[in-house]
Amino acid sequence: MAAATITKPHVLFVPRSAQGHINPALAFAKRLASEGINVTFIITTKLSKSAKISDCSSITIDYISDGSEEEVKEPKTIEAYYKRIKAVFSANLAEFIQRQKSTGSPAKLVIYDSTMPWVLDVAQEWGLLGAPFFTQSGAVSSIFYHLKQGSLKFPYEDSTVSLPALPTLQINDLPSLSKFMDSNQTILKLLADQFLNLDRAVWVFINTFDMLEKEVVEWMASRWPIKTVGPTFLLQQKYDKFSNQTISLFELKLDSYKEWLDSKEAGSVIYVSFGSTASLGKEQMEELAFGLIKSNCYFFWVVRSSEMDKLPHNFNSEKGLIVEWCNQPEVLAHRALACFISHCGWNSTLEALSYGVPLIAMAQWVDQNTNAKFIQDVWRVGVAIGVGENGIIGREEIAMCIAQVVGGERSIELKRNACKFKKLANEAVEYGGTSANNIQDFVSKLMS
Ligand SMILES: O=c1ccn([C@@H]2O[C@H](COP(=O)(O)OP(=O)(O)O[C@H]3O[C@H](CO)[C@@H](O)[C@H](O)[C@H]3O)[C@@H](O)[C@H]2O)c(=O)[nH]1
Repeated sequence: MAAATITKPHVLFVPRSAQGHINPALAFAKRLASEGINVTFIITTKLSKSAKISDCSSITIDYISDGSEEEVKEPKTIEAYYKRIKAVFSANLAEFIQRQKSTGSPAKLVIYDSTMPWVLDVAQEWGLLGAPFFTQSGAVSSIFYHLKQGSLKFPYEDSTVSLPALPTLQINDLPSLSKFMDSNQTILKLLADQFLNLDRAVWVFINTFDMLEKEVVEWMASRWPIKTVGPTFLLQQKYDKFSNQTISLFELKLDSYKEWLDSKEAGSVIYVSFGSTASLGKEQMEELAFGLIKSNCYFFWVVRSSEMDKLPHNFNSEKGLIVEWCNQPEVLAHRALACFISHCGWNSTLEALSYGVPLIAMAQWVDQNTNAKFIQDVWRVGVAIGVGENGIIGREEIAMCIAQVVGGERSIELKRNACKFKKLANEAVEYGGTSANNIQDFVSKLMS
């Protein structure tokens, strides 16, 4: 008797075109591929022209246009811009799905970035299942739900806010949105609409782990088919050490930074990075530069090429190393690290926690304020030095915070807590851990 052919299920991944969204989605996609799932990872045609793609052999990368690569006149408003992207991408995705149906391996499920809920409509229209992937924390996700429901209003009205399964939050702890607000509140709608059609999603994936956000995850799980799968970058590392930047919008110049780090004593270097999009003002960059010098510590600072001209004129410090981009997980894992001055993007936050590195939070916008609140007051793994949208944080304050976190009175407690979360994050993705189990459960349902 001929052996039955087992058809591998096929999953399409549709991430948002930004480094902070691609990284966790790609790690998740590669993890599914390692379970025998056929994965196609879709990026936009525009992104495919600038991104450096490497080490993605376990999955298929494909391209769909969202119209942004064409030299057409840019839409006048931010609302018109998003509308155009949605219309062009939806039409092209529908075509892509149709084309795929005629192949021997049509997709069964689309996993899409939660900020693109219209992908679920396209998927369902063509008979596919859909599941959003949230790349922000559970706490932040739930805040956007309350904004969607109207149980929390923007502009925020009260000085403190009490929401289910969250600590009491001050206005400054809530996602900061005013910087982006147009008269139609486009960005607010985009973020709140993550909950637009969630009742039709077959699974809801979040890049977090249960022990980090237990209460809010339970609260969400009582409403939606939540599956925590994070930290996804750790999932990937179990298979693929430090190769998580395989679709990179930035050039990784290895320079001699590894050698530089290797030459430093354990726990002696401050790592500074503001992720892939945040941009400090010139004055703030200068204060940070002189704050670092004042701290008298070694520092390793990622300044993207677009930000370089904001450094003080002829800035040079024998204790500092400035690079344009690095392999951040690899740097955070280095024994030389003492702490991380971060904008608190969710990936950076998870990466720091997963390596037990205490944080100095300099949140810039949207979800970062809420992440900073949790870093300082809930997980107690760092100190927050500002959420201000306009205020400048001075060099004295920066140096003072560094002194507190590196060797100061609180440093032992912060390091102890950070190490606790390192253990919990790793346990979550190990065999039998909550994120690992959620993935196994999902994979076996998908295979059945
Ligand atoms: O030199 C560097 C600097 C950063 N990274 C990586 O780039 C990613 C940055 O992500 P994140 O820390 O989340 O920051 P953003 O790029 O700012 O991410 C956007 O997306 C996140 C997820 O939704 C949000 O939490 C942020 O607020 C939003 O700005 C991380 O994986 C880092 O490891 C590098 O590999 N090398």
